[in-house]
Amino acid sequence: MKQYLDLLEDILENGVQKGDRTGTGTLSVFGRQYRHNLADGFPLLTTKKLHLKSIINELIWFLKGDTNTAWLNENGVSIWDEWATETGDLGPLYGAQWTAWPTRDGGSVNQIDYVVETLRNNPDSRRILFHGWNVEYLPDESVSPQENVAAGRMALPPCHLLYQFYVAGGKLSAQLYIRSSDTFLGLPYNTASLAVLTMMLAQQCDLEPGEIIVTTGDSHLYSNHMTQVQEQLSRAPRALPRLKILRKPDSIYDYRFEDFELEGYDPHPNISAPVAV
Ligand SMILES: Nc1nc(=O)c2c([nH]1)NC[C@@H]1CN(c3ccc(C(=O)N[C@@H](CCC(=O)O)C(=O)O)cc3)CN21
Ligand SMILES: O=c1ccn([C@H]2C[C@H](O)[C@@H](COP(=O)(O)O)O2)c(=O)[nH]1
Repeated sequence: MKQYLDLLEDILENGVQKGDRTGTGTLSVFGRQYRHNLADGFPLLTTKKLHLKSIINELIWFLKGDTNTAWLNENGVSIWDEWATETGDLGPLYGAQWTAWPTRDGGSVNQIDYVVETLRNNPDSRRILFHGWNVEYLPDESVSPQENVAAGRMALPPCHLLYQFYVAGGKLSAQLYIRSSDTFLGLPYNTASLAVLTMMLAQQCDLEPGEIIVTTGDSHLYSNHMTQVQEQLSRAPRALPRLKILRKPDSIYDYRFEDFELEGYDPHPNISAPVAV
């Protein structure tokens, strides 16, 4: 993932100091993009160890339409705990909008079903996308995530918000727009998650995985991640691992963490960093 290391360098070199909602302070650039061909391996960083279980289980949780941390916690994932209420609720974020976008008549639209059906029946369509930015449910920035949830709003507005798919020559490619990207902690997760989702959709729709393209808006490094970034840049990248899917589940909603096997992952050790809340 040289592209990722190049982005870290780019932010260090060209970033401007910006304040932010969390009060931490960032170095930030606007509008960046990198791409990765999935035939070249699974895009999991090798310059620090990543917890693939958190990444895959978070994706499965989104696809379940679940917005409570209980299932994540039962499955060893704690990355959403800081934003949840005492009962684990996060409000109608990602999973809710992906699978049950509310409609005027009190019903809902499953955007993931639409993507799967369109990939199968009309792969040339230029409308194969889903997104999470449902303005009616965005949080009020002047109150806490927990107060927003109590008011029926999302704890946090979506960061990875627009997923578009493209089929050519039997290959499925995907582009993700991330409006705000915590480049040290969040982006490695978002990149690997996009790759897993693309592989799952390709399998369900009898396509081969193609390229993933990640486009970031406010691309920032938090001021308390700088020594970690330097440590990461001092490390030599290693060969990318391969991710295998061991069976073909009945639908996009039936994947389990045990269905995936990561081969040849030999990363440098994890680098811990505080998450800005
Ligand atoms: N500031 C911030 N950055 C994010 O990336 C982020 C948010 N907030 N809020 C919502 C979600 C939660 N996400 C997170 C939260 C924590 C880690 C994190 O601390 N990762 C550690 C390992 C932690 C673990 O596996 O339990 C890492 O080293 O990658 C990653 C993504 C992504 N999102
Ligand atoms: O999937 C995710 C979720 C969140 N982030 C980061 C991006 C920002 O650092 C914060 C969100 O704060 P805002 O003030 O709402 O932009 O979380 C991410 O990188 N990836």
